[in-house]
Amino acid sequence: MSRNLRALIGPSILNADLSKLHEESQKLLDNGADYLHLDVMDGHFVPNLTFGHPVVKCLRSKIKSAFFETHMMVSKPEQVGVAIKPGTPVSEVEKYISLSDMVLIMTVEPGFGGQKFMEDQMLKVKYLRDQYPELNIEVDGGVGPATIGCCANAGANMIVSGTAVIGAADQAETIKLLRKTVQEAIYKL
Ligand SMILES: O=C(CO)[C@H](O)[C@H](O)COP(=O)(O)O
Repeated sequence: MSRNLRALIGPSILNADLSKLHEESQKLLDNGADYLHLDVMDGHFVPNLTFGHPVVKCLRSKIKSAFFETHMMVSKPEQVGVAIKPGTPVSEVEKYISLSDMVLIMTVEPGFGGQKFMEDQMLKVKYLRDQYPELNIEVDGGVGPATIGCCANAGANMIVSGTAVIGAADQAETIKLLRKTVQEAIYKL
């Protein structure tokens, strides 16, 4: 069992009714969300983000993530994650792992919710989990009860889920199911 990994479920509020952001966010937290995922920028809007070690270092020193501050490692509030789109090889993100607290493997093309989960992206997750047993690995896109098993077995421990959680008849049960599936997989790592 991995000693430090936690199963964390972060509903994407991109899929919520944004005119009621406060209520929707509170409802998700009340229903057991560990954190809320907010897309600040997507590939559609920032197709060529220039990226490199200086950027990661700068983010690490300047950005405070509201999520991490309030919901995760309170003793270490400043956290930086690196995300890659489906077409980007995992080697691109690996360069930044020593400077990052989390890696996000996008499982759809960034832009909007409700897209089909790309199972082939699990190869990246599996590779990273094998190489970095304690790394926070997040997946985002098309993740719900039907696809959580793939994500969990590949080694993802942070789960962003939009449509499947926001639109669920029972949000609390859905969040619980996602977390349980991930927790059981982490236990076997
Ligand atoms: O980053 C995203 C898309 O760019 C979002 O997090 C998206 O809202 C996920 O939604 P779904 O679970 O419906 O795929």
